[in-house]
Amino acid sequence: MTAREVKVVARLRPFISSECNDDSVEVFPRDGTISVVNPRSPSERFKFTFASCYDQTSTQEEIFLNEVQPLIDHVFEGLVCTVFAYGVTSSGKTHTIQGNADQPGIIPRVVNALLETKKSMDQGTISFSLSYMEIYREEAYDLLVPRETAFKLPIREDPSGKIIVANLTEKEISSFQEFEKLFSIACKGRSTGATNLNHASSRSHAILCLTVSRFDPQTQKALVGKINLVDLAGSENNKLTGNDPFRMAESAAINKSLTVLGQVVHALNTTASRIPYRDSKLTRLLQDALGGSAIGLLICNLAPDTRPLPKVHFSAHAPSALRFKPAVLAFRPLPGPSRISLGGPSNPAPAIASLNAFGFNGGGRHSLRGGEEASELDAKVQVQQSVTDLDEKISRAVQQEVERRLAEREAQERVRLQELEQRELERAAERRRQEEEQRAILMRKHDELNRLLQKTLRKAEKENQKLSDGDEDARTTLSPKRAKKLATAYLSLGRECLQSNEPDYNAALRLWQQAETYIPENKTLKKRITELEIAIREGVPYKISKRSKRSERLVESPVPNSPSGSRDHKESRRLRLAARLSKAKERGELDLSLIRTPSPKKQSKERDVNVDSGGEMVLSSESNLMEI
Ligand SMILES: Nc1ncnc2c1ncn2[C@@H]1O[C@H](COP(=O)(O)OP(=O)(O)OP(=O)(O)O)[C@@H](O)[C@H]1O
Repeated sequence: MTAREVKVVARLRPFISSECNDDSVEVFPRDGTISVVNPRSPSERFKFTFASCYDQTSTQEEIFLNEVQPLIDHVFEGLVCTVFAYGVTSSGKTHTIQGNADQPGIIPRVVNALLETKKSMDQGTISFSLSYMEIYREEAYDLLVPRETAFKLPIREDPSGKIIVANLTEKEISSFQEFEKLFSIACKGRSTGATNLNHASSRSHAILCLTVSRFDPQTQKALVGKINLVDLAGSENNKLTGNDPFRMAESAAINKSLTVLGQVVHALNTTASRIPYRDSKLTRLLQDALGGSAIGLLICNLAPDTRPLPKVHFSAHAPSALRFKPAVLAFRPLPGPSRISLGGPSNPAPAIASLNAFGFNGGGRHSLRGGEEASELDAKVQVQQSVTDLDEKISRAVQQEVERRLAEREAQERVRLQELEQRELERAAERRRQEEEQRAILMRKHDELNRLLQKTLRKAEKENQKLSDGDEDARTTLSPKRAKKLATAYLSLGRECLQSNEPDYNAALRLWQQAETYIPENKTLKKRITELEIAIREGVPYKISKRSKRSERLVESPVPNSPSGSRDHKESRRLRLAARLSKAKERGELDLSLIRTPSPKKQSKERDVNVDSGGEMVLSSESNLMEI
């Protein structure tokens, strides 16, 4: 086999129930040809030539030993080998690549062969790893992670220009049991994922990659070989796609990737100057496995009947079916070539479609055997050409329809988004309008309160003035309630002056000084006034603290030392203390010096209780601070 060539072989699967047993497809393994009835003219037949052909009696073992086993040595030499299973749905791709418990296919046989080969070589220098992914609608998904976390994997180009799937899981395997466990879970996930994601396993390409890393002690070189085993999506005729745009898009993606694969294989086998790897994700990803020193094998699976099987789309193999029997995998001598027996007429269109995809022209003119000419030319090339043309036309029409519907959907989506945006703008405008309204109401209330405050203040001032005219100490004779009201009003106005957009420190200072005349002993106010004076003098900003709840409470507390402030409370306290004092005196326990000069420690606690010169108890005003 020369490098770059992709070997193409054909395998016809046996009839299965519900198919008519006919001779519409005939296989001639000796001369490597397949003869197919022209669906439009049953008396005519097309002939195709392959590197090898396998009839309905062929076994899994035969396919493996003849076609795949020779690749194993190349993998250990550090080469990349790829086996593709191609064909319409139900043509036997999965059977060939994967197989089942009784008839294990290429995948378990390759794993077994790798492990067997390792046993015969230096143990410590070889390791195997496995990755398994699915390409669905031109997107890659990891099959070795749970389906819930199997998101689209980014496909990137590394600095050397090689296409890689980022974050693809790669697991080491050292025994067949380990592989079987991983593979079984992956297949189960693929089948569940197929149902959940509404796509069938037969509508995606599954690529299992086994990497062999080896250190060759003789050459002192590390070798990395690979074998990709690919179960391609079914190459259905577009006519079966129906009217569902999703299915049409899916079908278009499959068609595109398979057409490009066909073109790549054809270009490689005719040593064309341009190989269209970049035209699909599948061929881009497998670029290093097609061409160059890589070795490719394409198994064209053929169904003997034209009518599609009544197969449920989402029927990936059940995991239980993937318990490969070790005995079945054991190497056995290859049986001799078998004879073919087909019978009964049928429509062979799927078989022809499969063969056409790889550049076959009736009579094997473009044989994939390195340009070898077929011995026999089929007279009905024209008919086949028209089938090909028809398929191409349908494919183009489907593509156009898909594009039209996607564009339509996009346009609808754009309109929907515009409407949403418009609604959002309207909502925002309404919110702004309501906020404005609310602000206007608050401003009105604020102005109203301000007016009331000013009015109260003016009235109080007048009253105060009247009192002052008659008596210099009139202010101190104000009722505590009135004094508190006035002080609060001045404080609020002062605060307003400080908090306005253009703070007026001098006005605020004047107002606070006014307030002080009503609460002369309020230390906090004194402190604030001093701070404000410093700020004015130094020309620095003055930051006013927020009024705390406690301060509000304090503002509401009785004004200190006012003649009538909380008289009842003071009186009852005085009486209680006098009673306690006289009792203590009676008992001879009273030490008046303790009361008059409390210890420094206790001073702060007891400072609000004093005894006047007449032995009377009075409350100090110091604790009743009004906060500003
Ligand atoms: N060589 C064969 N011998 C016996 N049975 C076969 C053979 N090839 C295929 N079959 C059977 O035919 C049926 C369809 O095969 P299979 O599922 O492998 O087709 P497929 O091409 O992979 O389909 P899909 O594209 O839907 O995945 C299965 O029941 C399978 O067991």
